[in-house]
Amino acid sequence: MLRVETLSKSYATPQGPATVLDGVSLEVGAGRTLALMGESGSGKSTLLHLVAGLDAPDEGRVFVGDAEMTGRDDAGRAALRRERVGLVFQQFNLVASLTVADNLAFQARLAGREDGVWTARLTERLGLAALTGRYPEQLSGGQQQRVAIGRALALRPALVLADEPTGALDETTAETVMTLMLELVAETGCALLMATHSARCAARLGERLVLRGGRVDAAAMRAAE
Ligand SMILES: Nc1ncnc2c1ncn2[C@@H]1O[C@H](COP(=O)(O)OP(=O)(O)OP(=O)(O)O)[C@@H](O)[C@H]1O
Repeated sequence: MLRVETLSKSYATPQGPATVLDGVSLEVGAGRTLALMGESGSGKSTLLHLVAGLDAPDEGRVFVGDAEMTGRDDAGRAALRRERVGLVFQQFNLVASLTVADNLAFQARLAGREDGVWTARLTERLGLAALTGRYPEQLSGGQQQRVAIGRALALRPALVLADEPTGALDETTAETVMTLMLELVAETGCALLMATHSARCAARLGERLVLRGGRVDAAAMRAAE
C-alpha cells in the first residue's frame, strides 16, 4: 500500500547541505503497521513529511497504492494526500473554529467522500458522542487527539501517517488513544506508518524500522525485536 524507494533529502545549512535521509526504502502493506524509530534528529518527521507529500525529496519515489506521490507539484500532492492519506500529528492540528463534528468530517468533505454512517460509528467508538458540539479548546488533550484520529480515518484512507501521536499525552491516556487508533486502523484495513520515540508504543505495532545516520539501521532493528 505504501512503497518508499531510496528516498534522499538534504537541507541547506550555513555549513553546506546536511543530508537527513540517504536512500531510505520501506514498504507497508494494507492492514500492516510499521513503527519508525530512531534518535531525535534521525529524520523520522522528515520521512513522514515526504511520504505525505508536504515536501519533495531530492531523490527517490513514494507510492501510495498505485499512485505516485513524488513527481507531482504541490497541488497534485495535496490532491493525492486528501484522497488517500490520513495524518495524526503530535500537536492535534484541529481547526479551532470548527466543532468536533465538523472537524471529524473535514477531510472527508474536502474529498467529497463523507460517509455519515462510518463517521457516526467513529464518533461512538472514539467516545466523542457527547462532545460533537464542542470546539477544540473545550477538549482535553486526549479528547483532541481522539478527534484527530477520527478525522484521519473518516475518509477511510489507504494510509495513515502518525508522528508521535501520543507524545503530548500522559501515559494512561496515551495507552487508551493508541489502543483506539490501532483498533480502528485494523477495522479500516489501511496501512499505518508511525514515528515514535517510545519503545512501548513501537512494540504494539507489527514491525519496527530504526533510522540512523540517514539510513535504515538493520542491527538496531534486530535489537528492537
Ligand atoms: N526545514 C528544515 N531545514 C533545515 N534542517 C531541517 C529542517 N527540517 C528538519 N531539519 C533537520 O533535519 C534533521 C532531522 O529532523 P527530523 O525532524 O526529521 O528528525 P526526527 O527524527 O523526527 O526528530 P525528533 O524525534 O526530535 O522529532 C534534524 O537535524 C533537523 O534539524
